[in-house]
Order: sequence, then C-alpha cells, then structure tokens
Amino acid sequence: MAGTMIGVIGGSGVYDLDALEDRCWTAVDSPWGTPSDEILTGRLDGVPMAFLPRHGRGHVHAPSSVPYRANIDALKRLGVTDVLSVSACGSFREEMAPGDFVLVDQFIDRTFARDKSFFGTGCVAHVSVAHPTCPRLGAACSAAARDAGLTLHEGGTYLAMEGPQFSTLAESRMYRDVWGADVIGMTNMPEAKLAREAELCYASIAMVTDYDSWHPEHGAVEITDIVRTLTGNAEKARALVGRLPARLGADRAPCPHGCDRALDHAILTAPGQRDPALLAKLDAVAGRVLA
Ligand SMILES: CSC[C@H]1O[C@H](OP(=O)(O)O)[C@H](O)[C@@H]1O
Ligand SMILES: Nc1ncnc2[nH]cnc12
Repeated sequence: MAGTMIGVIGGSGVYDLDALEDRCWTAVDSPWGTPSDEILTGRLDGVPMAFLPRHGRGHVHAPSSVPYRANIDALKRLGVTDVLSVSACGSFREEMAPGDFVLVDQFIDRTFARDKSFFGTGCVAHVSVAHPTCPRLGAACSAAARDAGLTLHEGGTYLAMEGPQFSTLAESRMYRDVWGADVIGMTNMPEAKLAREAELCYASIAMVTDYDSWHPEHGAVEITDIVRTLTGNAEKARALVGRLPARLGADRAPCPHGCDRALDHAILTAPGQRDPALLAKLDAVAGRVLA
C-alpha cells in the first residue's frame, strides 16, 4: 500500500505550521512558475506533511495572482496525495457564524482572471468536477475537527469570486438568496479544479470571519472585522491539522471516489498530435497516464 502525504494550503492568517516535526522550508521548482513560497515539509504522527502558505509568508500574493498551477504542481511533485485547503470566508448563513468552520463540498466558480487548467492546445483534457472535493479526506477532516472540539458545519457551497474587492450588497444578496451559496471567498477556484486534474484528493475547510454584506445587523464586511477573527481561526485550523494525520493514517489505499484516477479517460488529444513541450510540463501532474 502506498503512503499518505498530506499537503496543507494555508490561507489568510495561516502562514506556518509550528507543530511539524523535522521542519524544513524548501524551494520547489515547477514548470508552471514559482509557487507562492517555499514549502515546509515535515511529519506529524508519522505521516509526511507539506505546508504551503497560499499568499506566501507576509501575505504577498493577491487572490488573482496566487500561482495556483505552480502550487498544485509543486505539491504533486513532492509526493503529496491529499490536499487540505484552509481558507478565510464570509458567511451567507446566520448559523454559520464567525469562528465556525465549514467543510465545503461544492463550489460556484465566478473567477475569470486566472489560469484554470494544466491542459490546453496540444494536450486537451476534460475531467469531471461534479463532486469537486474528496469525501474520504473530508470525513477525516470532520473527525479531526471533532477531536479538536471545533464547530464544523458538514457541507456547504463556496462561491469563489475574483476580488480583491468584497461583493456589492446586490451581489451578496444574489449569491445568498438566489444562488444558494453558503460561504464566499476568493481562492478555492481554480485550486480545487487543478487538484482534480493533478489527481489529488482535495478538501476545503472554510473558516468563517464575517457575514459578508447581507446581514442587517452586521452591516458591510470590513477587512478590520476579518483580521480580528483571523488569529483565533488560525489557531483552530492548526488544532484541526494537528489531528488530521492520526485520522487519515500513513497507509493509503486507492481513493474510493477515484480522485487519484481522474485522468483515466480524460485526455482527448491523439498521441501523435500531442505537443512535446506541454507533455514535458505535465510530467508530475499527468505522468501516470502519459508515461
Ligand atoms: C483576508 S480577507 C480576503 C482574503 O482572505 C481569503 O483568502 P484565503 O482563501 O487564502 O484564506 C479570501 O479568499 C481572500 O483572498
Ligand atoms: N466576505 C468575504 N468575501 C470574500 N472573501 C472573504 N474572505 C473572508 N471574508 C470574505
């Protein structure tokens, strides 16, 4: 049985994982550009881990300029099998209150200014993202959240907006009342789509910082409100991540949901028509099916 390696992508407020043993920050080269930062590798409960701060240490990258492809490729290159994203988010539901966590299982992708695929001219592929998160990894995250005594809402739709400005009041109401979104953030897309293309299991924990702008008693979200909640949320995120390896385990059977086989029938370009330069860049992401 192959081994698990957990990759954690830390969002706003989560720039380090102090608890990792055998810590080492390493620069990882990727043909898709430079990742957001060096990647912290180490172990927890005997399980290899890799941690990447999505915005870089010091919060350097804006949501639109996070190098999503380089990040996912670099994690895959390191041997990561399962990616947990932890992200700050606004809430569209009264009961999903600031300080609560949401295990996201669906997305509405409203981003438009990002590279969304590893594939393209010279190697065309279409993967399914109907179920964009991995239920096995999600169940382990739920158990870890319970172990850590956190309030976790199981299931929720995350609306990914381009940003960096927050939503207008009309948008906030539309996402909540018409589209049925539960939470909103700026980063989980195209990250989740790219993880699927790279055959990585992906789960997203959205950490509520605010009620966006729809809530009559809370007014419009301001960054100062978010920052006040971020520090407490980051501590809780570290508590959850610290309990995840014990729940996921070091041994890894094939994903029962097929995340690790997403490319099995996805590539349409005939072998003789494939672009060698693109194939070379796909060595980590699609090496399993292209080799
Ligand atoms: C700090 S408020 C807006 C910012 O925070 C979230 O980032 P992340 O998902 O990486 O935690 C949100 O998506 C915005 O990028
Ligand atoms: N209300 C909000 N909208 C978008 N991204 C966010 N991140 C945290 N709160 C947010």
